[in-house]
Amino acid sequence: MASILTVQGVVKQFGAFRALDGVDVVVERGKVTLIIGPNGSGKTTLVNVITGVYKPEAGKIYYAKKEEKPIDITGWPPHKIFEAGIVRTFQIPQIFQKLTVLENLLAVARGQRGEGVISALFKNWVREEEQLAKKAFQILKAVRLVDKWDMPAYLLSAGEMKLLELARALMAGADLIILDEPIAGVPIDQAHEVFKIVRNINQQHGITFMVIEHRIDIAFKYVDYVYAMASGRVIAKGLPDEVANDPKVKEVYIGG
Ligand SMILES: Nc1ncnc2c1ncn2[C@@H]1O[C@H](COP(=O)(O)OP(=O)(O)OP(=O)(O)O)[C@@H](O)[C@H]1O
Repeated sequence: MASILTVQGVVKQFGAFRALDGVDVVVERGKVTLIIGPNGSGKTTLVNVITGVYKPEAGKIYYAKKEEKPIDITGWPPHKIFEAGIVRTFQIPQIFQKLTVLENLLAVARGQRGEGVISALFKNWVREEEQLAKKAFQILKAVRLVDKWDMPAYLLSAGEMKLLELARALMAGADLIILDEPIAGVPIDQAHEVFKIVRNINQQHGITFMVIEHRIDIAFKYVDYVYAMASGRVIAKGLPDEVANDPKVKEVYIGG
């Protein structure tokens, strides 16, 4: 199986403090890869380095779009990484609260095609708009939000807001979606629902996922591979069962 993302020896410092201290992670195409680790272990910093928010002091990041050869994206600016197909979601959903669910999706698509006053004058604008709406409805079906298409986003539940963020990533044409704590603050039933939807989208649409999550009791049931981090390093990797039983992982989670 080919990798879609390869993080090699990445170091990220904040002053003298090493938040990432030589991190190696491989995300396989078509899989769901989970990154776990206690607070402050460097998970979000890793996402920020991958998505271009921070430049690493050392190491490389390679990304292989679709079936293309891997390219070095180290230090690329965030918009270029987004355009290349790596799209992230946030711990606190970054959605437009006052817009409806559908408008939230259309806003992503419009932003992408660089709409301006001029483009609105073209004849094919209406047709294009219809196609975008069709695509948006298909995505809303996939994330099970289609019944709420005209609801303002602020009325959604915590789990639904996470799903709307996921829908926006799909609307943006993501190839690799990075979910930062997709079930933080989500009640248990909905949390399972979020992961089931992620799994469906992964299997039916071939989207690759890298997921950061603390609630490992739930997340482990739905992922293919796990990396465990502590103090800016990868301390274990493997299948969910292997990582769950790794003594180093037990040590950092429950003190042995
Ligand atoms: N911009 C920054 N400036 C200084 N230190 C930072 C910065 N961002 C993160 N850190 C530090 O780097 C370390 C790793 O933080 P990070 O947010 O990546 O951890 P995390 O594993 O995502 O934690 P959590 O699970 O709580 O989100 C922490 O000690 C944090 O305080």
